[in-house]
Amino acid sequence: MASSLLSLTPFLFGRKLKIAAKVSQRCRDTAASVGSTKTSVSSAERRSANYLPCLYDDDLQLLRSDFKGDEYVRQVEELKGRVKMMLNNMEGDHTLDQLEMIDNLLRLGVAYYFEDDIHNILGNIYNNNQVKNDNLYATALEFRILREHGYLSSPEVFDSFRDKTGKFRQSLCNDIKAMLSLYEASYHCFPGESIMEEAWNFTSKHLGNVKIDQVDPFLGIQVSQALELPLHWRMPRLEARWYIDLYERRADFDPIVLQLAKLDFNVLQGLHQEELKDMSKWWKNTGLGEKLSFARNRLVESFLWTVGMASKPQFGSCRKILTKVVAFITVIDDIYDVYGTLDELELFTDAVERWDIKAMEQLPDYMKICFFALYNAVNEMAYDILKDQGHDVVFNLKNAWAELLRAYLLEARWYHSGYTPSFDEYLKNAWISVATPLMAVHSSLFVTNQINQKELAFLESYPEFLYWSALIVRLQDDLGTSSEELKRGDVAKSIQCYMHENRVSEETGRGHIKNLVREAWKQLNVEGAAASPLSKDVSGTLLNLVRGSHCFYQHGDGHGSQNHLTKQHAMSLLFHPVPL
Ligand SMILES: CC(C)=CCC/C(C)=C/COP(=O)(O)OP(=O)(O)O
Ligand SMILES: [Mg+2]
Repeated sequence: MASSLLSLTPFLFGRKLKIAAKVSQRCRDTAASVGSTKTSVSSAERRSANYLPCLYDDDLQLLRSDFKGDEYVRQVEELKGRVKMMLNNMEGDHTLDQLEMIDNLLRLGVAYYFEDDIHNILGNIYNNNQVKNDNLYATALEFRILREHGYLSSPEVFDSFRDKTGKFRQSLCNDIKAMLSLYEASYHCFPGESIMEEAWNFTSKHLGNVKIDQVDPFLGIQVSQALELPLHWRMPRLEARWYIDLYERRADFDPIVLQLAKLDFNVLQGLHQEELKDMSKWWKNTGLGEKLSFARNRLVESFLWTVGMASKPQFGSCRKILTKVVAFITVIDDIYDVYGTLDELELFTDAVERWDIKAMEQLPDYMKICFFALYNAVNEMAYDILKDQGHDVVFNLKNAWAELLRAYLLEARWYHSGYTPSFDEYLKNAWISVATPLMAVHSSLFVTNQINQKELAFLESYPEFLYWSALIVRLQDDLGTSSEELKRGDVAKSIQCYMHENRVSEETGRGHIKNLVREAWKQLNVEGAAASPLSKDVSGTLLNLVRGSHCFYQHGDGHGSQNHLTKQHAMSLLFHPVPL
């Protein structure tokens, strides 16, 4: 594993090309042709993915949150004050109580109000090493929360729970609460930490055998959820909505904390709804949904990604910018993957590289409208930064788009020549074609209203943190979407490239990709803990994008196909308030 992982680093690619013998069977379909094209391709020659239309169009402008106005802001402020007092004034030997409270605040989505208090408390715990080391549950909870906040707690804290051979003691298996705590902690592993790897093997095996209906329901639900997706990989906003319901069912829930979590969720949802309505108007005005009817029309899903990435109130303009970016990515990806001819794709890539409105003349009509919309949107973003901050970022934005389109174009060339790349060759391109670097540049520019030139230059140098984030998004996307893509004859993705190169079954291929995701997370954990020019806001946004990819692609293509799970998530995060 170590050597195959090493070969995945961005700097060590470059295996020789292998040309696949056969052009794969392509599904050709009659798609509605959009306007005339200079290359006069008949509609019968174009492909279609037969995407379903948008699910939400009619409802959006009707959204009205009941949780608006000063009265709710006042109530949230009052509750915040009371929770802050509780957090800071715990009596007696209170380390575990404080850790549990911090855990609850994090999971309920309201920890952002108490960041300074939490850091003070954790700093104190880290320096004084206060948890008693005969309690595995508490030790693992402390380890996890410290690592989540950048404190380098050592796996040696688990030594006293292991026998002479280094194995975790079998007697621990009966303590499900402790096992769950250790399991969640094990996802904060750095590469080479064999104790944490052992912890993961030990707890996943034993938690997998737990008869969920025979344990305390509060614990049983958490075990099932954790085995499906560990806490560290879950999208925080989704976790907050889920945990509010669960927390309320606890015998010892705190009514003030619960009230704050519910009210804050609903107030923030009201804000998100206004942004969504604005974005929906913007999208309708571009006309792209209608004009490019072959492409995915996924404005709500695009917005949902951004709520997953940055849900806090102060990130509203960043959410709007990123929504535009994801909506464009979705349409342009379909032009490259499905609808466009290779000649047209070369022209579109060239037009974006030149960033010249004259370059539009060479494009077929359906591309003209897309290019013009992109050109205007990107220039408007750059204009706002020039106006407000005096920095010219047109080149940075255009360059990030051109990089993405060059990666799309290479995939299209492979597709049109029937070429299956080697696994490494595929990944070398695919971590860029999954658009995470593009999203990262936009996050850096728009997460605050003050450009951080050092951070931007760092991201543009494609650091490891960005690479590992993008790699996971790519692998999750492939795990979720490639079955559908394969059916319609799209270009080979990571699973197929691996199967092709190693002559293995799809099951083995998928298993390999899932292992890589775990290994890449270890790298991401260590990169996240290292000193870096990335601000916490930007690295947090990127980590949440990775978490979003787990959520969107866990059970198939949650972005493209009208997956009922994504609809459920959209309903619970964007449309339905939490009952008070
Ligand atoms: C980075 C973010 C937020 C991406 C949003 C999701 C998206 C537009 C994926 C591209 O679709 P795809 O599954 O068809 O991608 P590809 O064709 O590259 O596999
Ligand atoms: Mg695609």
